[in-house]
Amino acid sequence: MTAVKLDGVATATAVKNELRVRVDALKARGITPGLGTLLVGDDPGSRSYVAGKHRDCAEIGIESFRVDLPATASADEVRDAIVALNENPAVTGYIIQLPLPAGLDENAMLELMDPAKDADGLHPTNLGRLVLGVGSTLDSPLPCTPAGIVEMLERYAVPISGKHVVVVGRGLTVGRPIGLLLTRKGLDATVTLTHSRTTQLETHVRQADIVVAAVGSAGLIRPEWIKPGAAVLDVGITRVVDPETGKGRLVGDVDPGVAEIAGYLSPMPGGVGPMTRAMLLKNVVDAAERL
Ligand SMILES: Nc1nc2c(c(=O)[nH]1)N[C@@H](CN(C=O)c1ccc(C(=O)N[C@@H](CCC(=O)O)C(=O)O)cc1)CN2
Repeated sequence: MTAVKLDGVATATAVKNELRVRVDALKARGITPGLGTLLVGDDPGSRSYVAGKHRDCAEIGIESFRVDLPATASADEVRDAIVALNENPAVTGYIIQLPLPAGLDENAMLELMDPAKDADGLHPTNLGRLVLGVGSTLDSPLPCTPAGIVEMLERYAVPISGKHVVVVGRGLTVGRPIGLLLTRKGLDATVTLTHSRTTQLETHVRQADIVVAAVGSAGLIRPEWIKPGAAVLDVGITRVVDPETGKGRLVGDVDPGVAEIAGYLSPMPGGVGPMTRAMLLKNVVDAAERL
């Protein structure tokens, strides 16, 4: 691999070490940050991400509270769980693990959250602040994956200002918010947002100084599409089953050959995923510091 590896595990560890100090200072003031998670259904990926979030909290001294509902939960039952999290004083911030099972309206559920307790930055008020450019990690939370991407690029001193970022994927947690973040004053990137109906995707990606691939289409981003020296961040996750062994494994959106062309590569696994988890902890600590 010629590209410099953007190591999400090591960077997340550094972030967590810094947060542990802030958690201790909060506790000395009598404030214990507490993260709540609401998981509906039994999607194995979501279960594993939620379990990881509780492990991360324990690692740095944040309390955590788990609410699990069956996939058959009605909209009223989910609504009641959200109201209870809003009202629980020990829960200083919480998340609704996405996606919700089909039939539940994600946007309606996100809107029921107390925006001051939204640890994911996905409540319409907090997304609105991101649009207005007034939201920051100090006054309102940022969505965790975009924040993690920026944090990692900055810590590796990858230039962002004036650079052309091509985002592939328009989902709520990554593709839509990341352009708003990267085009802010101070970061000053130029962002092209592409998606599954974009024609000539390759032509866009070829122009990118930074590529953020967040589609969930295994190996979509080909080595020959990459401008030599570009930074490539693989956010997509697809589970594939090896036909010979029958074993499942996770693959990203970026073909492994990209490592020979790119200047920087954030791999999947081990790149943006661990940073997403670290930024959730940061949002929880930021919110507790605002209490
Ligand atoms: N409410 C939210 N829901 C979802 C979010 C989110 O930010 N908020 N993002 C994703 C899932 N997610 C966190 O919730 C998440 C995904 C992947 C990883 C991760 O560490 N991935 C590993 C690889 C996967 C594995 O080993 O199992 C990696 O990249 O190294 C963390 C968090 C959608 N839902």
